[in-house]
Amino acid sequence: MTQTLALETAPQDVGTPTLGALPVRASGLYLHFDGQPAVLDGLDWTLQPGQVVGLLGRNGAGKTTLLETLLGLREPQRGKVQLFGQPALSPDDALRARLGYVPQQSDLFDEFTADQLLRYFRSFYPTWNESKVEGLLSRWDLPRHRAIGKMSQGQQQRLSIVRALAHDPDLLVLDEPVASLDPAGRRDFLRELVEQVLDRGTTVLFSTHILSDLERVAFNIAFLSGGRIALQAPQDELSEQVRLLIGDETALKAFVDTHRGQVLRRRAPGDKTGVQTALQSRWLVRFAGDSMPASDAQVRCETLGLEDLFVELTQ
Ligand SMILES: Nc1ncnc2c1ncn2[C@@H]1O[C@H](COP(=O)(O)OP(=O)(O)OP(=O)(O)O)[C@@H](O)[C@H]1O
Repeated sequence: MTQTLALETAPQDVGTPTLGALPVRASGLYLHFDGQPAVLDGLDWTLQPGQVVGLLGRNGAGKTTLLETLLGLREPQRGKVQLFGQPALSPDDALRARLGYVPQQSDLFDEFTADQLLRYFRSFYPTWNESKVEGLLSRWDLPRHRAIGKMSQGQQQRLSIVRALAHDPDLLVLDEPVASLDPAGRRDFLRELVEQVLDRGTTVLFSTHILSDLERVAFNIAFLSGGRIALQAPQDELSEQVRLLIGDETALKAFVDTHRGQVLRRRAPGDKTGVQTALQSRWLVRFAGDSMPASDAQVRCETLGLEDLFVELTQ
């Protein structure tokens, strides 16, 4: 059996939810591990009800640390998190009942079968949705009577998702939920997420490295870089509004001032971008106006796909 997380201490009594409060409100989060630089460095973030947010960041950027901190499973050195208006670090039973979590490392009991595991959790949650569980188990073709420790990684990951969805949570947090899933499994998972949001208005936050999955659905995308959320926007807005400007520093400054852009990231000549070294300054800029600026004699203005945007923003 692997680690047992706080969310497994399941609720006995579900009270009235805090109406109108934001699902997640984090302010001033600062966290470092012993002797290491900060992983979260003054991070502020809110999630609106019904938002589906894909969290992107490089390996080691702090996605897992952030998700655990948001859920109250890890205490930051500074700052605080509120979930539905309550402190994440001291959730009551009613709040726990509103949260669903799929951790990166499987936290299922290896010696249980799927049926035994789900029966165990069902006894804790008054909002357990048996017909949803039945539907998912059969659609996702999960073996009910095999010990979890003998299931494949992908089957365990699917079961972990079923468990997190089973009590119809209002906030669903998933840490790389599709890492072990095959393409069909990833498509099933995305469909399930969309249905969950359409049916119930669930707020969903999940980290992933698979950009093509995000590109298929018009999710909000958030980039974690330098210990903060460097940028968050719906995907179509990102491609409409964000441009890479290349030129010399003075020309870039004049261009940004004229078109009233917001500089997201500046790179000087000589900085590495991916495998290349920038010869001129490269600025990543967001323009909010109706008409997007175009290249001129001094400044090259490029649109970016999600992958290029990821590299420019997070490297
Ligand atoms: N328990 C710990 N003790 C010490 N350092 C840690 C611990 N957990 C994480 N770290 C460090 O904190 C940083 C952020 O790790 P984290 O797992 O949050 O990143 P991540 O963005 O989820 O990475 P990945 O995409 O590789 O899963 C890394 O440098 C990692 O080595």
